[in-house]
Amino acid sequence: MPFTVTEMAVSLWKNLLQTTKERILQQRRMSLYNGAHGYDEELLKKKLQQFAGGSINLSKEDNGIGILTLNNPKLMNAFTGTMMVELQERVTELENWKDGKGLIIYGAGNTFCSGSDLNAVKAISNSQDGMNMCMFMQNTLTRLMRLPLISVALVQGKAFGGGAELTTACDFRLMTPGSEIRFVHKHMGLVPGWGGAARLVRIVGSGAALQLLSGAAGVDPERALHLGLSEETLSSSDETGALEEAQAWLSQYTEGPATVIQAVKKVVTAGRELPVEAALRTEKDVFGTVWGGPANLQALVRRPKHK
Ligand SMILES: CCCC(=O)SCCNC(=O)CCNC(=O)[C@H](O)C(C)(C)COP(=O)(O)OP(=O)(O)OC[C@H]1O[C@@H](n2cnc3c(N)ncnc32)[C@H](O)[C@@H]1OP(=O)(O)O
Repeated sequence: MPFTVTEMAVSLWKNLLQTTKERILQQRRMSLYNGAHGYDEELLKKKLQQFAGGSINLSKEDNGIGILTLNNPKLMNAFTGTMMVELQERVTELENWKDGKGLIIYGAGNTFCSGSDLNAVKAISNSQDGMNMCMFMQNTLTRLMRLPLISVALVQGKAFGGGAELTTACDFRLMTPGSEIRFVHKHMGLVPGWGGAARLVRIVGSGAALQLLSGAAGVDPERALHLGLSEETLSSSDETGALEEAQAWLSQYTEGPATVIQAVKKVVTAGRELPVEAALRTEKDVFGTVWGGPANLQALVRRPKHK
């Protein structure tokens, strides 16, 4: 039986959607580093597995908000080797979450994260391991930043070193009273290596980034708000209350169908990262995934007035 015009249009639209989705997914997964950069991921992962402890837990809620917990409270949620590997696994899981809209990252025991586990850092202090760890974390945090989910770092307690860098891989930061973000790298004889400097410059500008990295001073919620590093200071400092507040804050932006919220994040990511022509082309591709899609057709039937 011949196809009707509507069936052909639907089939064309589905094909276009599939191809565009695959291309966008492929772009997102593209690693910054590979063998040509002297990067050997499998070798590094084996090494990281030797530094065990803690975990990275992900709970995917029915409202489309994922909660990622940094769980190593004995060491102020410092990243052990196995936690670095687990973070990469959770990011892969989130890349494949079709119903996802938002993500909150927070630390167990009412503190965010104190950076790399200094015990592991000491054991892999040779330059090859250090460079591999740096490339591994940059790959993972770049993919985290590019997730089609609106992400929030809920900063309670301390976000130090790599923990401060992790907050910059999220779209937004919310801080609880008394919390602190601090790029302590200078005092460790280091600079950020998880992509934190590049992202910080884009968030607060080069002057403020230079001050935060060279001064290595703590940033409290008031200063963070002033710098544009934090979006809001929450009123609760207890874990449950802060998490509820962060969820309520985020849900203002995740209301609506996942396809549309994910499309919004994708066009913003393109605008943030790409030269304008490439960003415009991506915007066109993403537009094609929602134009004539279910949410668009339903809205056309409803003809809502935006008063
Ligand atoms: C490219 C990435 C670069 C990096 O991330 S390098 C790491 C940068 N981070 C740091 O230097 C943080 C060092 N830690 C601190 O300054 C303090 O522990 C911190 C976070 C201010 C918390 O202070 P307090 O609240 O007084 O707690 P505390 O010092 O008694 O810590 C409790 C236990 O946790 C441990 N801990 C904290 N941060 C750690 C880390 N990054 N690696 C390994 N262990 C860490 C700390 O040693 C202590 O353990 P213990 O009770 O002495 O056995």
